[in-house]
Amino acid sequence: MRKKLAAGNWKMNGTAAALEEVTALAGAHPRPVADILICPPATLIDRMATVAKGTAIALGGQDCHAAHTGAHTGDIAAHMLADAGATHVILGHSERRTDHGETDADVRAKTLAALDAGLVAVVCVGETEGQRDAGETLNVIGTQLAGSLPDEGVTGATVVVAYEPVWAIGTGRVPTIEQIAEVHDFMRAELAKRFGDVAEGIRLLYGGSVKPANAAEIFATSNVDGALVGGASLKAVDFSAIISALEVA
Ligand SMILES: O=C[C@H](O)COP(=O)(O)O
Repeated sequence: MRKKLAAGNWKMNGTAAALEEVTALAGAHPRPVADILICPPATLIDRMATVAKGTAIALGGQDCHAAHTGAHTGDIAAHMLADAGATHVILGHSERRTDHGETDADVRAKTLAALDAGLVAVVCVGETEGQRDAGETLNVIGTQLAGSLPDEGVTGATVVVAYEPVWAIGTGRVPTIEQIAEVHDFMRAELAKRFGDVAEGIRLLYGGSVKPANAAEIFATSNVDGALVGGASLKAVDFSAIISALEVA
């Protein structure tokens, strides 16, 4: 039985004042049934770790470099995220793939670095609107999955996969339940082909305009084990409602 996961990706939002949202969220979910993860900007991880200490909230980075150390100005190594208090890291988000030209090979190298540092890798895949319109969705997802995940070290405890259709991110547009189910069932089958029984333990998250109002329906969908939430994770009241929907799904 896979434990549900509500993951919040704060993206490039939040300064010290936002730490009060974590306090409020922890207060609302003292003994959550689902796992709760917040991935703030790197500048907040250390301070958020202090606030989240003793609560059920885990913390993650939003990216890491594939190397352990070196001349990589502006980058952060996976073990540095762990040192700051992170237990997870989001990798291959479409905003990284688009804004920074990250390839599947880059994501795979970063995933290996994350696993090496003891972090859970939340690996993102998703098609653009053009790719969906062209009927390429499953091909794109299959290629991204194959290229972004390493051969070694992938288990239900080390890797989470997030399906985020690019056209649904921050747009208020959400795929139909049938479309979400089709991709999640496909991902489960692809993972099973490659990793065998281990695939059954790998959590698959949906991401893209998840809100309190649509969360319950999405969480009732086949092979959806939780969500990667952007905008609606910034305010405790919204994220809390999504977590509650997940816990009754
Ligand atoms: O990582 C989160 C996703 O990009 C979803 O963002 P959103 O919930 O603001 O659409």
